Amino acid sequence: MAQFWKPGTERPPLLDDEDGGILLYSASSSSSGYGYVSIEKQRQRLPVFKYRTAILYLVETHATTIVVGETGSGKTTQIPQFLKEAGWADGGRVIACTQPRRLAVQAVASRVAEEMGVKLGEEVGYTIRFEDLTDRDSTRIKFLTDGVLLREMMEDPLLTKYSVIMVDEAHERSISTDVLLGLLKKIQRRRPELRLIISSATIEAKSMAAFFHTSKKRRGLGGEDCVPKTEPAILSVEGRGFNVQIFYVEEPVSDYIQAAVSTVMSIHDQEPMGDILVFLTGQDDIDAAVRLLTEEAQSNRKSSSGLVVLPLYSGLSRADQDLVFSPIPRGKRKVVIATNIAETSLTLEGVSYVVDSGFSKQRFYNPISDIENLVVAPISKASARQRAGRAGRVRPGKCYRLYSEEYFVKEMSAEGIPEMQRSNLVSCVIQLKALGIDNILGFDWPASPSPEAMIRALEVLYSLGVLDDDAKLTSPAGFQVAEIPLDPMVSKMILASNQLGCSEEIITIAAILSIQSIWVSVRGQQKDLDEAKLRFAAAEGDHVTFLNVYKGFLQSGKSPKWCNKNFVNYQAMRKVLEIREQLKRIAQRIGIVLKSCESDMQAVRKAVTAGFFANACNLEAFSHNGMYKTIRSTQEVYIHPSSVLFRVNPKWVIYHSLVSTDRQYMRNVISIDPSWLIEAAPHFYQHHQPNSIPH
Ligand SMILES: Nc1ncnc2c1ncn2[C@@H]1O[C@H](COP(=O)(O)OP(=O)(O)OP(=O)(O)O)[C@@H](O)[C@H]1O
Repeated sequence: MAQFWKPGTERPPLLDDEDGGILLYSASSSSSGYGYVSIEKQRQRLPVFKYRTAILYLVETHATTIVVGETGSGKTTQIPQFLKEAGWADGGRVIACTQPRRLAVQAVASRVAEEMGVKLGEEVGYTIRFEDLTDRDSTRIKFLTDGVLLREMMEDPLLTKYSVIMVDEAHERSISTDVLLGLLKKIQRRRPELRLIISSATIEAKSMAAFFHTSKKRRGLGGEDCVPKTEPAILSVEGRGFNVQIFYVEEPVSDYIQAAVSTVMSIHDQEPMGDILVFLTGQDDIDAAVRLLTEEAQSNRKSSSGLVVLPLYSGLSRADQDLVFSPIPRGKRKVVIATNIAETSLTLEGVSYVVDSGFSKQRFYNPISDIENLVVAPISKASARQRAGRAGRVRPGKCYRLYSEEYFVKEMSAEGIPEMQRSNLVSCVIQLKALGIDNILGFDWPASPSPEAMIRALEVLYSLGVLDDDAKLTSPAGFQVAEIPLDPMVSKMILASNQLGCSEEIITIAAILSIQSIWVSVRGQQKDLDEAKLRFAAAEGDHVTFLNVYKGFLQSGKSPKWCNKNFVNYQAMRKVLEIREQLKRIAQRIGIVLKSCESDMQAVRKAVTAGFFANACNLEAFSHNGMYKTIRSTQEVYIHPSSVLFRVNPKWVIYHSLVSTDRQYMRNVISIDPSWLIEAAPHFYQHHQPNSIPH
């Protein structure tokens, strides 16, 4: 490893770790052999502790406080507790702290409950999509995703029960965070007593302060005495957790999965005990790395026998995700291979080493072609620092970056592009509409989306029958679609299944489509996987194939063995069952009758068309290489080799999503009859290509 790695000079240690890791930790019980002396002592040594009085003073006197601090300085876990201790949750009020990711919400809430010595779900609780662990009467500190807080606004537009709302990890600039910030700014004008804290490791504090600085007169609900200063305060928390030593590769690596696996093996061979967290991009990469490490373990028993390798991505069931927090046998080393869901706010106690591939999967949307791609793209410096920050949280750590220092310094961008500016805005627009924001184009955003993207979103929602001619939500369809916390195209498909009598099947399809893949991805075993897929393949396409897999899984008694034999990802299927149950409950709540169409797959295909007509494509006449053109923008697209329709090339298809590599590939494809398009969306198709679809 010594020749391969070059120590980096990104930053000197800020906080001395002379007593950390040695005095505080004794070799006793926890997952990696460290046990803590006292939680209270740990709290007091966090950098943010010294700023307690300053934070409380600023929150008292300013409507908005922006807290900037290094990762691990204690912002997320401590500030809500300071506020509670200072009385901000008295009189039945609640302190909210939002996170962009579900996993972080759960993890941070459990930690804070533990620190306060209370049962999770009582004084400290959390809410994420489909799961509410709070108590209406007793919860005083509530962690939730920013998306859930937006949904709460539908019932209580001024969020009256909250005294302070802390928007954490604002630097991530997820769409929901940006929408939330815009709406909170509006709410502040009506509720001067509401306090906001915007917290982040790397946020551009000044531009955020400028966004919240408003000279407009507030129309308060409370008395004049509670009017705080409108100019936001900025507080910089100096200091961070333990030192993290950074290493870079000397030469760029050509295969980051292989490089990550070799780095893990080298750490395991040469470094003292401590768990390893590896950042890759998605389920495929992660499954491949898990498999490679398992193979290594088999071929080289001595060096890798002490490894416990665990994947971590959003498509895993809750129980499988929880494994990364569970203790492992003494003397073993945990290796967690994760997407960027582990990038912020998460403390995996035993982790001392981070391996950063330098990539993540990101959405990119082109409003001109109206095409959104999920692509593997380089991360920003802000993300790289967050990743490194996952080591050094409870003891000093090391971070191995699979890119050169020169690349980090000279080429890596400082911050990522806000998701708002690189995404399809359909979900965001419907949410604003549901909140009664009529003038979407004039909405005050922290980072403005392109007007083209907005107009495209309005157009799609109009064609889905969700908005009327005045761009207001239609009744009941628009309100029902807004009620389902999924992409409006999926929600529309579910609504249509009610009339078509196939809601059971469509809910299964929606659950499967909401995870990345139900197949096990295997390097070098592609042929076996293809053969396994053929056992379930349906001539209609991937959606119907999914139904066959789901049926087989149920008939096997949900057997892991059956999954293994058929190259089906058992963990993914467990997640499908979980999501399916949740979707069933929501569907019933909005009046959908659960009904199976048995073998009538035409009903299923029509329901898919009702939601996804905008993704229809036509095979080019005389095309020898399977080239399709999208109807709405005549883009060249091809069926992805993973689809059961690859090389079958039906004349008309609808895809679920596009991936971009050397070409634009359609993933999850179903064949349709073009006349259904006109039935499903007459306005849309008349507008787009009046002559290309046979009537
Ligand atoms: N589950 C946990 N187990 C052990 N220690 C924890 C746990 N959660 C937090 N901590 C300790 O509290 C510290 C501060 O965590 P916190 O999440 O509040 O930091 P932060 O400033 O919000 O950083 P980030 O933005 O990186 O999450 C961690 O570095 C760690 O020392």
